[in-house]
Amino acid sequence: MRDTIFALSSGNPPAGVAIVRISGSGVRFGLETLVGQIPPARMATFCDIKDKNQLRLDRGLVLFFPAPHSFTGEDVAELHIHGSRASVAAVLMALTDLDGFRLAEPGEFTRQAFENGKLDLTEVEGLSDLIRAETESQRRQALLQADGVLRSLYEGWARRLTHARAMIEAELDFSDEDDIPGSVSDQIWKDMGLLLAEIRSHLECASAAEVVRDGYRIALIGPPNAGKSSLLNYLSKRDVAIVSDIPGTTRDVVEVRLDIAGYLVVLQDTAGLRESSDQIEIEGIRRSLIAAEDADLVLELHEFGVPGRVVPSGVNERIEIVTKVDCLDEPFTADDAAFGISTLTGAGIDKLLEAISERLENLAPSGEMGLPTRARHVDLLQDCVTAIEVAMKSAEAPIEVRSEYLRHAANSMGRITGMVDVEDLLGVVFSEFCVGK
Ligand SMILES: Nc1nc2c(ncn2[C@@H]2O[C@H](COP(=O)(O)OP(=O)(O)OP(=O)(O)O)[C@@H](O)[C@H]2O)c(=O)[nH]1
Ligand SMILES: [K+]
Ligand SMILES: [Mg+2]
Repeated sequence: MRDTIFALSSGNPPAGVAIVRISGSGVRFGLETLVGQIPPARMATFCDIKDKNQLRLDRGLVLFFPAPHSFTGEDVAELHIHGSRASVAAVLMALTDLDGFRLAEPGEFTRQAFENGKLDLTEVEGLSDLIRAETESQRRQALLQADGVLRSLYEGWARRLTHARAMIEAELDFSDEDDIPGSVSDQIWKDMGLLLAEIRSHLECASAAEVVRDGYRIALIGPPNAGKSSLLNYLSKRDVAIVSDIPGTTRDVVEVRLDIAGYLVVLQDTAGLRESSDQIEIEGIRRSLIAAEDADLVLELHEFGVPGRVVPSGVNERIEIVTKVDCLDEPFTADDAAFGISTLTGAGIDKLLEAISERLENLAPSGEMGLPTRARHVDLLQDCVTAIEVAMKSAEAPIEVRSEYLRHAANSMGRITGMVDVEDLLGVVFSEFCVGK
């Protein structure tokens, strides 16, 4: 018999309420022992919670979700207790004392749900992203995926591939008879052509989805004393990086995570670019250049009249910014550069943030579309595209061979949702979870 698992599923104590979740075939026994009854299904019931020696530990709401109508698909119970360290520890200890009960591994409840067919792998990943979501765009994207938007898209595509193979094989079986019209075959390859176009346009959105999930990288680049660290501190509203009037203050890349317009932005402050003979500064500058290359957007900062050293080619987008405009005798005008800012007075920073927000909002297609959010999805979709392309191009090949390519394509699709052969992937997918989920 499998172990019955339990864990604190709510956040770290102390808190107003803590939720201890239990899942597995021992749940009824556990409830009888700890609360002296099995509460009616899905009805919050106020109970005393006792250990197996009838010592009262706490009182709280108890919920029972009989299998299979539960998150994991097993019998599940939730104990809503007081959220103190001591209450939680006492209840967890009482559960440990029950035969066949043990603390859940990270992600183990979700793994039971996957194994019982409650969730597919993309929904599992969506749930993991939802639990970690820091910004509105991450929450929206993760919720769509947890709700099964990608699952139904990929399952629909897999069904079309399977249908095409079934038609091809039917044609094969009846190939000596005259009554199989050639148009069936035409129809199949026409649909495969449409499918290919759909998967390709879905893949085009992958980088937008990745930016939403992992953050939009902005690097602050420019000569020493341009005011890069001052801008980082201003935008993060914290004293993160050292600011001084000594050129060459920043050596390491300093990174902060910001929420701009509901998007996660990873903002990087870097060492000022200049010729140097100092080994540490040279290394810092090397890191600045790497940050510039890896960034989605580079902010090129320089004081008025000081040329901003040009960022190396290969950088996607850049915005030139004149800093310390409070020091100018004449008011800064748009003719001088697109943006003029002062971290002393705050001038121009709203306008800069607006420009960044606009770029972020243009990233992702609007609407309730599911996007491929992980390299795993992209790799398998690309395998699928290649297999369909080969099947379509091999018009001269025996029909069995073409059908085999389509089987390969359907297989790749099935690996995304976890319908086929994914034992090797499970460790990776579930390792993202915390205990209690
Ligand atoms: N008046 C004025 N001074 C500023 C402004 N921004 C930065 N400074 C000053 O300029 C000097 C350099 O600022 P930093 O933020 O350290 O410049 P940096 O680009 O990070 O310099 P390095 O790390 O050495 O490359 C400091 O003395 C800041 O106080 C501004 O908007 N107005
Ligand atoms: K400085
Ligand atoms: Mg600095």
